[in-house]
Amino acid sequence: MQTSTHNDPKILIALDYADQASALALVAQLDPAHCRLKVGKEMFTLFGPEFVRTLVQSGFDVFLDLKFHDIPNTVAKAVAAAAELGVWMVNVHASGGARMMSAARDALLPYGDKAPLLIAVTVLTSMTDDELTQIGILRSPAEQVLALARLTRDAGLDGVVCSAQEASLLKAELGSDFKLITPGIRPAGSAAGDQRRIMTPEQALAAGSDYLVIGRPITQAADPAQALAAINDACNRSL
Ligand SMILES: O=C(O)c1cc(=O)[nH]c(=O)n1[C@@H]1O[C@H](COP(=O)(O)O)[C@@H](O)[C@H]1O
Repeated sequence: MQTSTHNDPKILIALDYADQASALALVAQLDPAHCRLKVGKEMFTLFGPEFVRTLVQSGFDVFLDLKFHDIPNTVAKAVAAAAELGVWMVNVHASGGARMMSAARDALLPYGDKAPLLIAVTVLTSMTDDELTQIGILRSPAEQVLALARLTRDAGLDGVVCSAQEASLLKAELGSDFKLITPGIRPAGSAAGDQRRIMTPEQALAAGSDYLVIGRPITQAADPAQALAAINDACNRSL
């Protein structure tokens, strides 16, 4: 039974496919009551806004994951364009700074309660301590995530993308209303791939994640619908 996730599905499936037919074949097996869909840079670059509209018209909440990072004016316009598509969530990079994030937030004001949730990426879940050092960030990943999450909250955004490993710290520091979206989720026994700071779905929810971004453990499974159902069941048991 997938009961407690019906009204607010926790799983955001990352549709990272190189062809539309494969993505739509997966979507045809899914129910908007049990999951939401994430469209990222690969599919948006290949298939554009029309693909996003198709998913929205099929009744799915869509997280448009384009991680905007540019000058404030450009990001504000991009975020407004995402709102026009009717997406449920859109994101920017927190490292674009407070002024960029405030401009994005202000661009959504005309959409009122139809505005997508506006989220900022903190430190990518694929990054290690050494990689942060290489780009001049001498703080630990957790310290950097917390600093960027504070900046995001102060700019009036709805939440952040972070690793579930940082979720309990952020909930304690920033409060329960500030949403945590956590990729890098791996059910026990599934391959980490390029992800580094990972957790299981149950651990992530227990740590305070509001939504779990899951790609390959579902999309590459022999039976993706069954893989989703198993993850939702495990999540429901842990809620
Ligand atoms: O913003 C994201 O969604 C994101 C942020 C991050 O820090 N790490 C991360 O993996 N993602 C996305 O989450 C998805 C994870 O997919 P899998 O690793 O296949 O589960 C990919 O689409 C990534 O682009």
